[in-house]
Amino acid sequence: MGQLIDGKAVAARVRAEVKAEVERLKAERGLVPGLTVVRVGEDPASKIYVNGKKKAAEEVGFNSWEEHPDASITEEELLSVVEKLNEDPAVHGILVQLPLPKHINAERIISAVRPEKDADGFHPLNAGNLSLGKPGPRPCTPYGVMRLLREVGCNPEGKKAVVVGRSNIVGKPMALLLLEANATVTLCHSKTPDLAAEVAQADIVVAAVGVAEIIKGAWIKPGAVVIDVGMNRMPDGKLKGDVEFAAAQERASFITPVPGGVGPMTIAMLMRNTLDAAKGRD
Ligand SMILES: NC(=O)C1=CN([C@@H]2O[C@H](COP(=O)(O)OP(=O)(O)OC[C@H]3O[C@@H](n4cnc5c(N)ncnc54)[C@H](OP(=O)(O)O)[C@@H]3O)[C@@H](O)[C@H]2O)C=CC1
Ligand SMILES: Nc1nc(=O)c2c([nH]1)NC[C@@H]1CN(c3ccc(C(=O)N[C@@H](CCC(=O)O)C(=O)O)cc3)C=[N+]21
Repeated sequence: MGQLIDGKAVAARVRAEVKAEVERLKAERGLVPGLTVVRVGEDPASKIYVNGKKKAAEEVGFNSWEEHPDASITEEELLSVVEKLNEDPAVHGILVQLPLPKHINAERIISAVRPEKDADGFHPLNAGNLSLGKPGPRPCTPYGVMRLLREVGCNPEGKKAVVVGRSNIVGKPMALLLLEANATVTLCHSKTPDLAAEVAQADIVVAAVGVAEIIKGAWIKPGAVVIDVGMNRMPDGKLKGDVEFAAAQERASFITPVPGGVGPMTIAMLMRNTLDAAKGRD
């Protein structure tokens, strides 16, 4: 039976590392990293995430702010909010919470964030740097997954990794990070004809689809490492992942739970990206 990967515990360790560096930065350079989250309108899921981020930012010793405009804000007005944060020297990291209301072009807003302050790693320049293997902020969720793999002693080099889901914020950057770590990567999506056959080949499976239990336990290759990014809210209010957990655990060597797996890592890596932005990258 596969061992649980305790994302909560690893995330706490990442935050402790960030906190120690923040203290050093304060002592040596009188610098306190600052993070602003922009949350447009009311979205219950976003609120949970933003609150988690605020708590983490406080814990590591950042200055943390929230901009919370009404859902009726225009695109131009939101652009000027971003512009103001771009110009604010106390703000080292900016995160514009997605999804944005439909009348706002999210791509335009993401592109307006100064790349050096892009705490999410979503700016086209940073996405380009990732694909070129150049340094820069990495999208927090896949970045957190890489850290989890390292924590359980799973080196992707030479392994076959299957990523299910190709979004710009999770699946695609996940595939690139695994490739950078020398895995042989297959990226699956809704047009993949035989998902079961692909998953069955994988030493590392990362599920980022958004469909509860779409990845069946019986597909998992014995001994595989299974990472479940999916967060699906059930009618009873409980969260479920994209993996059929109990059956997959029977076959996996390591597996992440939902909740308590990847989610807390996303927030921890956001702290890491903001700290690195404050330190200044070269
Ligand atoms: N834990 C965390 O920190 C985070 C969790 N999430 C969760 O991860 C999940 C994915 O999020 P996100 O990437 O934003 O989602 P998107 O909806 O943007 O992307 C979903 C992807 O899954 C693919 N897909 C959909 N149906 C199938 C199918 N039947 N078979 C194979 N592939 C399929 C889509 O394919 P196609 O491209 O062809 O449409 C798409 O590439 C969600 O549950 C989300 O809540 C997201 C961010 C952070
Ligand atoms: N610009 C932007 N950046 C993001 O990184 C971003 C975003 N927008 N929009 C939404 C998604 C989703 N996301 C989550 C992160 C952590 C948890 C998390 O901490 N989850 C807990 C459970 C929380 C609960 O119980 O509901 C866990 O998995 O243990 C959830 C969701 C970040 N996202």
